[in-house]
Amino acid sequence: MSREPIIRVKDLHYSFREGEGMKEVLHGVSADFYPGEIVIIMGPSGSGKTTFLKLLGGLRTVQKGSIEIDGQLLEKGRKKDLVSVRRKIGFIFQNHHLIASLSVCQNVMMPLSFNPRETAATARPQALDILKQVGLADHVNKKPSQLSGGQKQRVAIARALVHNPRIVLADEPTASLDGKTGREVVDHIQRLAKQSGATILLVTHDSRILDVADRLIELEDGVLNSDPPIEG
Ligand SMILES: Nc1ncnc2c1ncn2[C@@H]1O[C@H](COP(=O)(O)OP(=O)(O)OP(=O)(O)O)[C@@H](O)[C@H]1O
Repeated sequence: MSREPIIRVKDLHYSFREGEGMKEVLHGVSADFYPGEIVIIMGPSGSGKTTFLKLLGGLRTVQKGSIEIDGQLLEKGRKKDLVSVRRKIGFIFQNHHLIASLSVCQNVMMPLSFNPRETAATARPQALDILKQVGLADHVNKKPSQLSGGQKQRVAIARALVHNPRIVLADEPTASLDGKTGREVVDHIQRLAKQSGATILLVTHDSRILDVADRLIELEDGVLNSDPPIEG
């Protein structure tokens, strides 16, 4: 594993407006994440895990401290940089955000459509290939509403990984799934990410999937505690 971090976070603070004032939820988080590693971020509800992932993905603006992704600083007001950083990232969220009016295959083609070098003719075979890898070859023309929860989550994984992102940010990807389906979903994320060498940051409360992690970190009250021991 390369020792040059792909994500560097330094003294990151973040506050939400609350009534007349501000409530700080991240109190100076610093961490480095390396190419190819799977890191699980745990922590009590409300400790700031989702806020942290959204900041890393450029979905919230850095207020204080810094985030550097692949050598590029995420800064306020630099929209062009944000767009290029987001292209390096795949997002997997708990409620998958699939587009209901599009087919499974069209949903997975979406991230490729932002690349001017891709056309429908080049994107479709890539989408079909990754859908096959997550076991959905027979469902490519269906609408998301025709799929089970686990199948929808596998579509979300395929969509997050189809453009070979350097980084995958996954927020509770197994939360709405039963134990067996959750396990399968995580195994897919792990296998596809290891094939491509992507860095995975995965927020979860699900203790059954901790073994996929190369490293566990804990956010507690907006502060990061690194590397608690893996139990069991
Ligand atoms: N849009 C918002 N406006 C105001 N406060 C918010 C907003 N989003 C989150 N918060 C607050 O920030 C804190 C951190 O929230 P966050 O969702 O990051 O926590 P979390 O660790 O992901 O929680 P959970 O495990 O329950 O998903 C919480 O106190 C939450 O109420």
